[in-house]
Amino acid sequence: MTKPVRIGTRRSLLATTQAGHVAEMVRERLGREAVLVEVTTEGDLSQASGVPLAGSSNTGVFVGALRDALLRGDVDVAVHSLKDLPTYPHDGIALAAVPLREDPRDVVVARDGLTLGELPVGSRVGTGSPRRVAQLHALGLGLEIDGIRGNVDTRIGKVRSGEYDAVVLARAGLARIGRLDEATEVLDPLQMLPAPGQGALGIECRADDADLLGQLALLDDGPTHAAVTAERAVLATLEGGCSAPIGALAEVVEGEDGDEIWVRAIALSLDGGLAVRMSASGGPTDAVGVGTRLASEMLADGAARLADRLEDRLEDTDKRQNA
Ligand SMILES: NCc1[nH]cc(CCC(=O)O)c1CC(=O)O
Repeated sequence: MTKPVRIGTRRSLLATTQAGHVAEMVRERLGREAVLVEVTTEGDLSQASGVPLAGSSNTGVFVGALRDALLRGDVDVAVHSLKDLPTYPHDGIALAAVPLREDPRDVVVARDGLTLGELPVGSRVGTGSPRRVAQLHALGLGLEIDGIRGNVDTRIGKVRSGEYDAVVLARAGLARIGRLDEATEVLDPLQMLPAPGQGALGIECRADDADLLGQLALLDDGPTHAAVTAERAVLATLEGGCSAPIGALAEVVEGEDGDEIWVRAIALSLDGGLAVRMSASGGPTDAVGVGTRLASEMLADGAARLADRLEDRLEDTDKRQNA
């Protein structure tokens, strides 16, 4: 008998559900037993204490403790929401598989079944994500956007209690915990491009665990892996040249001469007043190249100056207000 695969996960309902899904795939496709091992992360502790966590989606606060457990040998596999994984590689750790992803779009959960467009001017919308804040402002609906903390359940509860008129969440998160019926609108990517990797899982193992690496490859979905690779290449390149909020979405589609990868991306000022939006396509085997070229073009076309230009605008506003 081989030993069960120990799958490391954060403790939240969403995380354990996602890890449970991976355990199921390990049993079915690898024919091996799997057990979940809960690991407390810095991000969870901070969330519980209510201390604000700046830039939590990109700095990997939810990721570190899981990777430490992996490197210590406490677990064999770590399951992450791919959008929470930093773009740079981690020594000794390999991204072994990216399974078929859920619908990557964002959803609105609003009071009284409302859509964003139906919310009255001045409605209070909760989101802590700069990407969502900026794109919500860019819609020009006069919504008041306020930071919000806590897990998916807590956020929905704040709409129920009337503290917020609406919140914006990843559709995938709601779907995974069986709460999709709470969504009152699915946002079109034309209005709200998701975070790079949104809706996908990243399955990591130790880079020197060759047997497991080979087995986990059975859980990989090629088109999803190519799409998130392109999205993360966009993010990695834009991060190098600007600190603006970023959205990106890629898809592998059947073209006339075989598969093609399509990528669209946006970088915007936090106030949503300025945006650089572009798309690119190419071969799915060149996902990194397509994403990198797209982001370089965006930087050359003004994404690199978004932060400066935002400061100029704020200065102009001050002058107007003082006049
Ligand atoms: N930011 C936290 C986070 N990380 C992954 C998900 C949901 C699942 C996913 O996007 O893959 C969420 C919640 C949300 O953004 O609503």
